[in-house]
Amino acid sequence: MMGMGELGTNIGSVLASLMFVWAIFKDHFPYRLRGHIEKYIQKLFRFVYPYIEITFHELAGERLKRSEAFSAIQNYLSTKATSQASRFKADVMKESKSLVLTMDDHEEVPDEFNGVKVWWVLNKHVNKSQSMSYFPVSDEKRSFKLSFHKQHRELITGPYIEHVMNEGKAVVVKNRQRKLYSNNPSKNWHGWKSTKWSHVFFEHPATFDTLAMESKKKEAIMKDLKKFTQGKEYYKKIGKAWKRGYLLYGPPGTGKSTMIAAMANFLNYDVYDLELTTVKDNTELRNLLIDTSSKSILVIEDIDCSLDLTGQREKKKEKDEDNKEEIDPIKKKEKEESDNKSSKVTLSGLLNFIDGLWSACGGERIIVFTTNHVDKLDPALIRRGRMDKHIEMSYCGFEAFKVLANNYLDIDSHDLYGKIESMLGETNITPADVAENLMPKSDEEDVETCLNCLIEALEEVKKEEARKKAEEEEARLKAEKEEKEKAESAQESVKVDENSANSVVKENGFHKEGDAVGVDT
Ligand SMILES: Nc1ncnc2c1ncn2[C@@H]1O[C@H](COP(=O)(O)OP(=O)(O)OP(=O)(O)O)[C@@H](O)[C@H]1O
Ligand SMILES: [Mg+2]
Repeated sequence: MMGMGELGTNIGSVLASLMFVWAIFKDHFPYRLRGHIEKYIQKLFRFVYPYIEITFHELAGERLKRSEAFSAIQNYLSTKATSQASRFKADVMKESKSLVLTMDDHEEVPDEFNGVKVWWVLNKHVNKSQSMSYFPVSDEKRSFKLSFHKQHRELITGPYIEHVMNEGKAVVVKNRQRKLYSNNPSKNWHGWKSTKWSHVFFEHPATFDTLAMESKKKEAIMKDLKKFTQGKEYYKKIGKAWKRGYLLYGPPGTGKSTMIAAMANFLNYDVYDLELTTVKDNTELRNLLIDTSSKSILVIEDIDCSLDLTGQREKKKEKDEDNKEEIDPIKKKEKEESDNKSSKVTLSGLLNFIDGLWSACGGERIIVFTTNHVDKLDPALIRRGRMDKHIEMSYCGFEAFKVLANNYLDIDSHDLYGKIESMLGETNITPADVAENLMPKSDEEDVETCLNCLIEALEEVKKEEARKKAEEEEARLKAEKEEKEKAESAQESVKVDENSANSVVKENGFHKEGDAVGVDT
């Protein structure tokens, strides 16, 4: 089939000849007639060339910023160009992991939408003249030209362009290098090129496949996340902000941080790691949260250690101490200084932003809180709606062990599995400890050595647990004994008191009797 380029060339050469002839003879025509003739030439042009062309320039706006539409089209066409074009430009993305091919300059790429054919060409225009300008101006001006038959104007300018933009943006999300952001202290927020968040590329290798956890629980979490990402319309329908909160709780080393990395990799989201202790007040917190993008996970680790988040109880205790310190002026000053340095972020501030602010700035955000002590948190903070899903990260069970053994030793089964299973049932060992024992420490260590190493560690943990239990039992018995002794000695003293009281009564009685005797006598 004839390409748009060929067709254009043929029609173009006919029209060019026509224009050439007209340019030679136009001066011989009276001025009034010239206007009429030009109008008819235009009509003829439109008749002979029934195509519409739309140009999308790369640099647009007053400051010549790169146009979003241009980038979206470029990304959209990168998926088409691979199968349609014959000349490409190559670019390496994601640290040499994937090659992205884009169409070369002046290459034509056809596309089809609802059975309608369109053609894209990337044009490049080099500007010869140099100018001095405050804003950097590129000498090279690139633009995409979209051509299609005029009878499809509605379809192409409406749904097709929208489709190109959406697909283009999706390609960006897929190809982008994800980032791990951490908040900067606010004293660095001002000045040239300052940012509230600094980032590094997010390269954590954890995935749900490598996460040691019961498979049922793991699947439920993955389904939950998937449902969330597909829920744009649903959240709109029920009138809720498109966000979801997760609370991960469990002892240290049970994989809370690993789970967050697996979530980010699963969803292809950026991660914002919010260190609350460096946030001075609620205003700063709001500014930080506004500055996050959608398709991201906001992480607040160890929430129980993050200052005043647990609510009013801590404050009350502090106040009692304050009263004592007010008497000592040196202590008072020290306290004021440390108060200024420390964060004044409050529980209510955080909750307000999560509930309100994000509802306003729209979508697709996940917030994950982690804690080692779920019982320390204020129930208001972790109620459903704020922390929608509570996930307990527990000690290593046999199923979790099998995942780790597969990760670290590439095995599915072994003779020692039976023993390990029964030992795991009796002890509390974290996945982090299991992982450390399963990891070969030298080339000489084979599977059996590593499994035996784990068994030894389990025996050690078991002994330690037994020792602790015995200690606790001993302490309990001691406390009981002390309690009993106390009670006995209390009883004893009551008895002594009673006896001495009796003897006083007796003595008094005797005197009375004596008195009586005396009276009698
Ligand atoms: N469930 C798990 N699956 C796979 N690896 C795990 C798991 N739990 C722990 N690990 C391993 O142990 C290391 C420590 O785990 P991680 O940092 O995720 O624990 P954590 O629960 O966040 O601990 P903390 O409460 O101290 O922050 C990880 O680097 C990982 O290699
Ligand atoms: Mg952690």
